[in-house]
Amino acid sequence: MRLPIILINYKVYDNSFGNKAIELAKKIEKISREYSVEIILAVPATMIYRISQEVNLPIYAQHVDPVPLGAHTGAIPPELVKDAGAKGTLINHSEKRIRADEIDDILKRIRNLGLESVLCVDRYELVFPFGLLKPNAILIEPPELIGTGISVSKAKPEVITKAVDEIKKAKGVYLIAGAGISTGEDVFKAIELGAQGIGVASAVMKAKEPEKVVEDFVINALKAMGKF
Ligand SMILES: O=C[C@H](O)COP(=O)(O)O
Repeated sequence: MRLPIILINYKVYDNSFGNKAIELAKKIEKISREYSVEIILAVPATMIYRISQEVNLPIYAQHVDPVPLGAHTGAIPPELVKDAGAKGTLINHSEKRIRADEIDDILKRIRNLGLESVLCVDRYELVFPFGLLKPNAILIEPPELIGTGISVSKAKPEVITKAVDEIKKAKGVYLIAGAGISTGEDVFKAIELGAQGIGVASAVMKAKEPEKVVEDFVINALKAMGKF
């Protein structure tokens, strides 16, 4: 992973699949090249193969099922997303929780497959204990702000600063902040508060011109890190 971490979660909007999803990925790839910034796309499982064939960006799954290979109809365990072309996966997103006792095992399995992991938490108290499980990064998102357009950076800056204090104790795990991030200023603030990147969905996926939003976010992330 390279800093700043910009993670765009496609979720399942009407442009998250099919050709629209690929067109968007290509526009984002252009920005990634232009600014030499890594942009992670967490895409629906059905799109991992197609998008990873079309663009040179780290493609993540949005979730993997913590079940072993075998008789589990409909399940998508980590081996399958790797085979489809994923470089990593989100785990335990607020919209797709897994049980706390499954997290350690699934992270080990993801790591053994050579995949990256971004583990989501909803409060700073979980950052240190989950950080000890050594995901590549923790994404902290107060669930009540997700999709609201009211950013964690502005509405709950203390969530970021406390999470930053906690992640330092875990050592070697990045901290990303998300929920409601809508403007370049939100991105700048999140990084200024100590996050090493941002996670975003609706501000990009619902935008008329998503590439402009992504470019603005990238510029602000670079500025906040003193790289622009
Ligand atoms: O994974 C990303 C988040 O859930 C953020 O969603 P949002 O940007 O729509 O608030």
